[in-house]
Parts: sequence; C-alpha cells; structure tokens
Amino acid sequence: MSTGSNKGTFVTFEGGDGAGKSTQIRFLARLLEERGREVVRLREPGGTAVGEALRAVVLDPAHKVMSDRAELLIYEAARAQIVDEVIRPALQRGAVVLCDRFYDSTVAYQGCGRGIDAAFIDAANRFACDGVAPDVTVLLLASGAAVRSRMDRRAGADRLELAGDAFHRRVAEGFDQIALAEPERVKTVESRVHRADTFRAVLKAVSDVLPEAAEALADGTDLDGLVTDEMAAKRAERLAAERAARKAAAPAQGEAQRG
Ligand SMILES: Nc1ncnc2c1ncn2[C@@H]1O[C@H](COP(=O)(O)OP(=O)(O)O)[C@@H](O)[C@H]1O
Ligand SMILES: Cc1cn([C@H]2C[C@H](O)[C@@H](COP(=O)(O)OP(=O)(O)O)O2)c(=O)[nH]c1=O
Repeated sequence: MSTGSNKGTFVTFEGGDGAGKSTQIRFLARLLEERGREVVRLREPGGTAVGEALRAVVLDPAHKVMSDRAELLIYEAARAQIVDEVIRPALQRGAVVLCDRFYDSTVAYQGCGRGIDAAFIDAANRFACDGVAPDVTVLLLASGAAVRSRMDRRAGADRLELAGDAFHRRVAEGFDQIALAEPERVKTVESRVHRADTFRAVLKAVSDVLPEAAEALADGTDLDGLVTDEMAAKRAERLAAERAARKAAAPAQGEAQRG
C-alpha cells in the first residue's frame, strides 16, 4: 500500500470541471458499500471545516485579485488539513477513500495552468501530503463540447471555471502529461455518453487495487440498475435540498415584507 502501514485503499479522481468525477464517485461508493466496505467520500478543496472555509475563499469569483502564490498555498493548506484529519485515519481503519481531486489538480491547475515552477509544486504537494499518496488515480477525459453542455446546466461558475479557455487548455495538457509520466498509477477513462459505460471503464481502472470492482465486472452485477438507482437518489437529494433552501428563504422574505 502506498502509505506504509495502511490497510485501506486511496483512490483519487481527476480531470477538468464537469468531466463526471463526482458522478462516478457516487456509483463506485454505492457498489463498494453494497459489498460491505467502509467508504469515505471527499472533495478537494474541502472535506473538513477548515477545508470548506478555504474552498469558499479560493473559489469565490469576488476575489478577483488573488495572487497565484496565495491560490497555491490555500489549496495546499486545505490538503494538509484533510490528510491529517480525515484521509490518514480512514486509511489506517481500512476504509476506501474516494477523493474528488488531489495533488494532480495542483500540478495541472497551479503548475501548468498558472505557470508556477513544477519543482516547487512538487515540494509543496509532498509537504501537504506528508507521505499519503493515491493507490490509483482515475483521470476522466470528456470532450470540450460534452463538458460545455453539462456545465451550461450548472448554476454559477466559480473563480477557476472563469479562468478562460487558454488556461483550461493548459490544464488539460497538464493532465495528459501526468498520465504519460505515471501510467502505473494514473488510469485514463473516457467519459462516455452513457454513464454506465463510463462506470464499467472506471471499475476496470481500479480493479487492481479494489477486488470488489473486479468481482462486480466478472459476476454479472446489474451495473445499469445501480447507475439508474443512484441517479434517482441524486435527483431526490437535489430536490430535497432545493425544498430546504426555499423553506429557509421563506421566513426571511416574510421578515423583509414586514420590515
Ligand atoms: N457520462 C455522462 N453523460 C452525460 N452527463 C453526465 C455524464 N456524467 C456526468 N454527467 C453530468 O454532467 C454534470 C457534471 O458531472 P459531475 O460528476 O458533477 O462532474 P465533475 O465532478 O467532474 O465536475 C452533472 O450534471 C452530471 O449529471
Ligand atoms: C484540488 C485543486 C482544485 N483546483 C480547482 C479545480 C476546480 O476548478 C476547483 C474545484 O472545484 P470543484 O467544484 O470541486 O471541481 P469540479 O468543478 O470539477 O467539480 O478547484 C485547483 O486549481 N487546484 C487544486 O489543487
């Protein structure tokens, strides 16, 4: 295992915004939980109180004058926190940790995108990770047109999403370079039209480190059914969150009308 005495498995998902990382993490988490594994689902930056606070700062489009060095250090600060507070303890317990982005995003976005020196990025990543490293990384690739139509359906672009086409082209090249440099760890998966097809490719990519994934591909598990159920669960969660937000806003509107 990549982190010495760990019993767990650490899987990271990388790729551009809207590539389908969080969707595929949902599917894999469900499959592993159905097979009795403890799964810890995380996103970077975030996943801890400190990390979520830092996420709000670094992604806020109102912060138009943030320096590239400040941006890098915020991502690394969030990473150091999530490694110490959540990832290392979870791996020591034997859990599967599924993380939406990790240090490869810093290489691609702050290194290739912003142009910060690669050796410094590498040292900063090592300092923040303190010996914790993914067992396998799934790099999801989606065509520009597919991502644009997916992102159009999303509300409110964040500060990084607003960074421009040339920046995002450099980020995509950065991910390609990472995949070329580390083919053992980084498995490239095309994000297909049908989510279940992408999921099968993800299972294949992680099957060396997660025996449950290899079993599911071999034993005729109904993967289309799992994807359909999980998409319905996601829709239900979104509707519940929207209802809760409307309910929270309603008394405030009442106050405003009274005042
Ligand atoms: N294979 C796919 N085909 C079509 N839409 C997809 C596919 N995978 C994900 N999506 C949709 O695209 C959007 C972005 O996916 P998401 O998983 O949030 O991406 P990411 O986490 O990489 O930003 C979501 O609305 C999701 O439902
Ligand atoms: C972890 C990490 C993320 N990022 C960027 C990539 C994303 O644009 C943003 C995280 O936003 P997020 O919404 O989690 O990504 P996505 O849109 O793919 O779901 O932060 C970096 O620039 N460097 C990093 O080290």
